[in-house]
Amino acid sequence: MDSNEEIAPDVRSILSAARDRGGASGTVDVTARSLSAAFDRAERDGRVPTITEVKPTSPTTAGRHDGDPVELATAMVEHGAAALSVLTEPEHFGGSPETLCRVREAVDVPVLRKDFILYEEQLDVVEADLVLLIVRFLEEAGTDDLDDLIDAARDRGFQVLVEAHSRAEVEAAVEAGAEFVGVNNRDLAKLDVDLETFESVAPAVGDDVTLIAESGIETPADVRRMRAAGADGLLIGSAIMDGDVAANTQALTTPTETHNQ
Ligand SMILES: O=C(O)c1ccccc1NCC(=O)[C@H](O)[C@H](O)COP(=O)(O)O
Repeated sequence: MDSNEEIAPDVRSILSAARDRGGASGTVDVTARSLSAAFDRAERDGRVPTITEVKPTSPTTAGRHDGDPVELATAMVEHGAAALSVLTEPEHFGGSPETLCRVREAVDVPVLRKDFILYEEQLDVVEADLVLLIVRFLEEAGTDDLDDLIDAARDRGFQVLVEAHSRAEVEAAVEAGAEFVGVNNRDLAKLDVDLETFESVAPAVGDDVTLIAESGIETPADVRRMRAAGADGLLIGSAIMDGDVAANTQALTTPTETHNQ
């Protein structure tokens, strides 16, 4: 996203809530489960390395999924998820740190804390195996710097997934030392989703970075498309949460040629 571009009102509201949310007073010390090892295990088993997201709702979701997050997460892992993403943002995504804790206790795969972290003390709200840092949001005035937050997260034992939406943002992520870079197909200025985003950005990324395609992946054909464009892994929320979570996870993590959609 062009940093001068207007951000969608929903996203402004997400940012404003993130600025108001406090942190924690202590400092967490995490023993993280390795995302690289989880992706390797999935590849060896013939599954597409996929982070599936426990996403109760969002600004672009109609209604709310009321299933028990632990049951949903367990079904995802049993049916092929290499790792999980759990929303902890309460106001716009219906998440909570407590939900993440319960899910992480119930599974043995890495769990990403999906939130909009702007300040170091917000890292200490809950333990997770990875935290998400969004380049665009950390370019906003008054937030902590991406580089400093990466260091602070790693000092606490977290792995870090840095999210970008454009070549310039990917370059910023790589320059800051990101090992895991997520390219979000969702444009936070308009909230449109376009899988071409990943296709246009991926060729600029070196092999030393684990590249994850995020958002808008709905069908086995989309999975194959993102993999063909160079995705080492995928992050999928809505298409897993809508309907039968177990069947959706199975279909999207093992997309055989017979899945022609
Ligand atoms: O999902 C939204 O509506 C949304 C709106 C505003 C900012 C961020 C948003 N989503 C964050 C995400 O990164 C997605 O939850 C994640 O990539 C999964 O996307 P999807 O598979 O399309 O549900």
